[in-house]
Amino acid sequence: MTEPRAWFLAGTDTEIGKTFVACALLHAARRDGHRALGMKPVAAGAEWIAGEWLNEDAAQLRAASSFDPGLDQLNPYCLKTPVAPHIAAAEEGIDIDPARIRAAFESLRAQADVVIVEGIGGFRVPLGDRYDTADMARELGLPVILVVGMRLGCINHALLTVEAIAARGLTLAGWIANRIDPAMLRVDENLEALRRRIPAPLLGVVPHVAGAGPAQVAAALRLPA
Ligand SMILES: Nc1ncnc2c1ncn2[C@@H]1O[C@H](COP(=O)(O)OP(=O)(O)OP(=O)(O)O)[C@@H](O)[C@H]1O
Ligand SMILES: C[C@H](N)[C@H](N)CCCCCC(=O)O
Ligand SMILES: [Mg+2]
Repeated sequence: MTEPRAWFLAGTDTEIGKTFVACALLHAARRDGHRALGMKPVAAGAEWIAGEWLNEDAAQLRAASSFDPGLDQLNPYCLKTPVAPHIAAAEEGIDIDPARIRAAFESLRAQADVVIVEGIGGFRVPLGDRYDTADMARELGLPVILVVGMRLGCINHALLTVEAIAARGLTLAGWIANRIDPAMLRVDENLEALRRRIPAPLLGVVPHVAGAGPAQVAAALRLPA
């Protein structure tokens, strides 16, 4: 088995398509013959379904993966309330432990050729008093793929995030433009503005596909070299 490859998927905000794009990347990796697993280390918002607390992102990542590694590894922290995770964790009396996330990630990496780790919200989300999602990417030692939700305002969010990724000493392996807003004006001009300013390859532009799933857009994407 070749050396497993893994990336941390960050986004310019919450609700901009990280899960959608993560699932499309998993389908693309499987298309290319790789055993691919998704991971959602920390999730906020869960429902009690068939005897387990299940977060929607974790469910989608599980469905897009080559096999089910078990939620304890795929989603070590499944917080119940759909709010900022440090608030949800405090309400549940939970301390999010980087070591537990690291152990779960290493277990997944040992079982797959490709692991896509989805953050939560944007790039810089607190997970406790002295630990945030950027720290999590560093602890896992992963290069970052940035998902840019293409809507008015995304240039600022994307360039600030690119700066923050560099400031944390992380490698930006590539970025993906996700057409979250089908009504966005001057999309090509916005893509060109980002392409000129983001020092990493554009790995694909994901169209807005009302009513279709991430598997249908896998062809638009490639994993970083
Ligand atoms: N390219 C697209 N075409 C159509 N629908 C999309 C696309 N990208 C995302 N969506 C939809 O937009 C919504 C938000 O996407 P998604 O859940 O992937 O965002 P997220 O960034 O992972 O959110 P969170 O921060 O809560 O994890 C979902 O309903 C998803 O199916
Ligand atoms: C609740 C939902 N699952 C979101 N992914 C959580 C987003 C947290 C954002 C925190 C913030 O930046 O204000
Ligand atoms: Mg998500």
